[in-house]
Amino acid sequence: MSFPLPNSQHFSLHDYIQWLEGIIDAIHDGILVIDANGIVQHINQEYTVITGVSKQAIIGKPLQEIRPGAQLPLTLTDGKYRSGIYRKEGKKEYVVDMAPIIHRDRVIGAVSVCKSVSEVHALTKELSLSKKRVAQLEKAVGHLHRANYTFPDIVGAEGGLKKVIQQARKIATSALNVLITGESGTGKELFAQAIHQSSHRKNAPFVAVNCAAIPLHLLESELFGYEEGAFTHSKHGGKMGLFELAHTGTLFLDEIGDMTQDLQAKLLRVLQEGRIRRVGGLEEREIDVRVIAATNKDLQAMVEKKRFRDDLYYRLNVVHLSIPPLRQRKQDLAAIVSSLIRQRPRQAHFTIDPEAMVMLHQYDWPGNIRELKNTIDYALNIADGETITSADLPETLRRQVFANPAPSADRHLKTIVEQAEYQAIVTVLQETGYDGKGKKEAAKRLGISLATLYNKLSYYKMKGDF
Ligand SMILES: Nc1ncnc2c1ncn2[C@@H]1O[C@H](COP(=O)(O)OP(=O)(O)OP(=O)(O)O)[C@@H](O)[C@H]1O
Repeated sequence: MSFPLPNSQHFSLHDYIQWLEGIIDAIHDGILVIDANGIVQHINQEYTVITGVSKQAIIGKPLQEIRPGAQLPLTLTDGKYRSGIYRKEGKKEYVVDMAPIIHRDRVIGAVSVCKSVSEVHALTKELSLSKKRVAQLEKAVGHLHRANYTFPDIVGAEGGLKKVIQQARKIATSALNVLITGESGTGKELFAQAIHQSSHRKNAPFVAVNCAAIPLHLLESELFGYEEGAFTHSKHGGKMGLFELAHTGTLFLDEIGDMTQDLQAKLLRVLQEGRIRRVGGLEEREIDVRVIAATNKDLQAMVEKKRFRDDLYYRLNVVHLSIPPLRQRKQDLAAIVSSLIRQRPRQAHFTIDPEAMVMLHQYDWPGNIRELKNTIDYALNIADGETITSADLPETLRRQVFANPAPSADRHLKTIVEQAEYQAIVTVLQETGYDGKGKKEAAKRLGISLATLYNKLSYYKMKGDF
């Protein structure tokens, strides 16, 4: 064996021994060496720390004399390795490994390597505390990053969402990336959660990030994490990014159209290579994440205008789910409204009257289901009784319904006449009120009997598709 000796020409045997002693002293375990006669030749500083025996007390003396019961001399006779031998001297407890020193097939000494048990105990305790803490944090993170919705929670499976739900169910179990497009509030995140919950990743995190809500200069470090010192005010120890957090699960990138070109390039690299590098770091980490992206922008048009990378677009757009706006699937309105009412524990038994329902049909719903949800919440809160009436609907909605009845693609004369009639009835009712007295007055003004008015209202309630 050869050692790298500094300036070996001027290196005496004494220097050489000191060099080796320096190495042995640097070891964090206690080391004791005896010669073939059982005389202690060397101990390192850690040996003194662990056993409490000083160099002066032991060097040059027979080990057996100073440490009665020591097993190291046995190693001299049988040449065997021993490990994990427990020793206790006073209050000091330690575990020892022993090995013979063999030269030309002869045992010329033995070495014992010891570790303090109290240190092992302390480390074990620390490790088990850390493990508990990690488990607690994992649970907390799991709760934060969990998908709550499944396909049965999506209302419209038998109506306007039939096709898109079927398509989503089909690809849920695959590993394919998905692009979900649709206006704001149409349920893009709901679909993403349902896909995650139907996949084999359902017990892993579902991490949602709104790319438009995070300042552009922070988005990269949020997604990929950063190393300590990556920039001023970076956290001690660095920070894990959302990709790492979503490892083995799903990352939902909402408003992907708002990502800068620079970040688009980095995202593409991650999707291609399945590895991320934290900002300011060198190490690459493997990640297994399914990406579901969503946007309410026309991403294809952005690609054509070179505002969105085409290669990234094709990577994300492996499966494309297009969620129609609520105004194009008003047949789902009644079911969504009743589902929204049922979700309110204290008001789950409330109903909605026909006029109010007709008015919901008339409205255009630019904010889609989110707006409908807010509308129903509002109405439930201000309703006097247990029935939502049109008077409980937000003023802005009512005003818009009267000002711009929703355009209809249906140009049949019967439909146009019915729409006009319906508009006339609702307009008068707005002025007279929807209670019994108001309806009586409305019938009078419209020149019809009260019974005809009631008949027409129940007809339009049943029809409910203007
Ligand atoms: N078909 C549906 N059935 C039941 N609830 C729905 C449906 N679609 C949407 N919702 C509810 O409407 C709200 C808005 O949905 P979501 O956040 O998924 O929309 P989004 O398209 O992701 O919106 P944005 O683009 O603004 O992020 C949520 O509370 C969601 O649960």
